[in-house]
Amino acid sequence: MAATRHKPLIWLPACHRHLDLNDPGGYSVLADRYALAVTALGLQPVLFPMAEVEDVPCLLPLVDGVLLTGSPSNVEATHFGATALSTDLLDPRRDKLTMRLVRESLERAVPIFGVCRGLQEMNVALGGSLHQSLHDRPGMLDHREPENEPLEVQFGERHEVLLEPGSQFAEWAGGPSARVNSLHGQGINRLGEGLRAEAHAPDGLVEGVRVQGARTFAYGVQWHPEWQHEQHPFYERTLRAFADACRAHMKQREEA
Ligand SMILES: N[C@@H](CCC(=O)NCCCC(=O)O)C(=O)O
Repeated sequence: MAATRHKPLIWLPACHRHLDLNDPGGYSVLADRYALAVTALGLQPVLFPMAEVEDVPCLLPLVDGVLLTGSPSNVEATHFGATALSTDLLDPRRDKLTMRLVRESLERAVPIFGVCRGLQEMNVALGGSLHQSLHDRPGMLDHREPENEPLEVQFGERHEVLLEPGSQFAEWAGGPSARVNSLHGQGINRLGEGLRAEAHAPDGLVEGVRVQGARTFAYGVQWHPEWQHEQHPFYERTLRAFADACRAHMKQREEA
């Protein structure tokens, strides 16, 4: 008898980190915050540790959605034709994997949602570029979290985003603007091909994008909707829309 799957599987690419533990080789990590949000939506998070670019065509057909999480590491500037800063914490394995994963998810109409670094990866994978240090740019807000404060403060609402009228973002927010958290130093400079900017910070930074012409859910946000999403209707509605698209994808696969 064939086994029945009850939950859509969501691929969350791991981050490679050198943790303060005894193995100098490092660790593949996923913050529980993302895995818990995915689970609360009735989806099953899956990790493919050490997955390489070449594995994407085999692994992607096994899942119903891709969630590109945030990470303290920066997208390496060489991916958008610039030089990495000497202060950059990097994750070349994840960069390499997600560049392909973004393009292939869109080609295969697998729902994709980019959060923070994930939004930046979507932008770079589609040929866009990033500002490397927003806080050093005149006229820009400091979008970084207050590092030495408790997590509640770091993830607290920090600024408004202005939402394009008629966009899904405006619908999820129930109005033309919303307040969001902010924990990043990089940010979108040149917009990637096919991306439409639908949410902006007060300093003009692109904070929410939709992939135009995508055949499924394909959005990225610079803020963190996974943080206490149950208490934040805008975050919750955004995540639920992603989950609905993943469920629709699973249904299609089962019927195929
Ligand atoms: N390093 C990049 C991306 C920032 C980012 O994703 N922050 C999230 C940190 C918390 C987490 O791990 O989820 C930048 O600074 O722009």
